[in-house]
Amino acid sequence: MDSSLEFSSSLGSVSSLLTRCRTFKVLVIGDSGVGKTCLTHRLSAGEFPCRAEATIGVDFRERVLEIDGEKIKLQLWDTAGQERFRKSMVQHYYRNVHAVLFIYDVTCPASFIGLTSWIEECRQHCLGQDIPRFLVGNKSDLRDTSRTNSQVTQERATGFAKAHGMMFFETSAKDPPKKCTSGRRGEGQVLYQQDNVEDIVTAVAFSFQAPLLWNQLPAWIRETDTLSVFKIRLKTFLYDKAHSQGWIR
Ligand SMILES: Nc1nc2c(ncn2[C@@H]2O[C@H](COP(=O)(O)OP(=O)(O)OP(=O)(O)O)[C@@H](O)[C@H]2O)c(=O)[nH]1
Repeated sequence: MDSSLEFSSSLGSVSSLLTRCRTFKVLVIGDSGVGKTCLTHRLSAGEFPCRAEATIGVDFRERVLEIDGEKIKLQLWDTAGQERFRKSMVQHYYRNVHAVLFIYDVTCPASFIGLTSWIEECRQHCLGQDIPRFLVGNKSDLRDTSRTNSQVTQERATGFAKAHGMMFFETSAKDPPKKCTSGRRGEGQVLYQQDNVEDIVTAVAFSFQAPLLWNQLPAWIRETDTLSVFKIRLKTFLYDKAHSQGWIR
């Protein structure tokens, strides 16, 4: 009797371990109209909404995914970009945040310049580089390679991301992503990478797998431009570390 009780209670703890789901708050900020609502729809439901209205205060969307057998829930806080719709909520946005997505519109340089004030707002609420931060250039489906002056180039965004310790993605909440698109500029070819929206989800969830490690990672890993390179470098680093500690031979 006792042993069966013991057995069932240990089964219970095993099943609770199996169903354990950690929740992480992901703050999504950026100027009004850059596509935060559409992007969070794509990140959570996988679909681009047919209508998007200005967010008032905040909207919540969730995405549950499984990484290495563990369930992780991303709670996406789609915040209002317009000052008049944010005022009363700002304090709530910044409480217990696990990661921040800074969004700008690649066709709107003003929204890129505006990032500085979003970073400053984070700083004022004590959110620094110790929290995983991601820079996302949205609306890449509208990128016109013949009009680079009126758009935010990937080189510029990459430099900004590196300077602020962020991982950088360029994507489109609207179009099925194309991995690599080319356009002509003068004689040469300009290549730019368009990330998959799913890459962003994976990177955010991945950063929670080793929350302490994120800050301890050397710059050559954290400041990698693309997710695939980031993953390869991270694995190499972890393998070397485990090897040097004698955990693996
Ligand atoms: N072409 C294109 N349009 C987009 C994309 N993402 C959003 N939009 C459009 O941009 C407009 C603004 O999108 P929202 O998602 O409401 O922008 P927001 O940042 O949430 O705006 P606020 O709620 O005011 O802060 C809408 O008309 C969307 O349809 C995209 O990737 N490509």
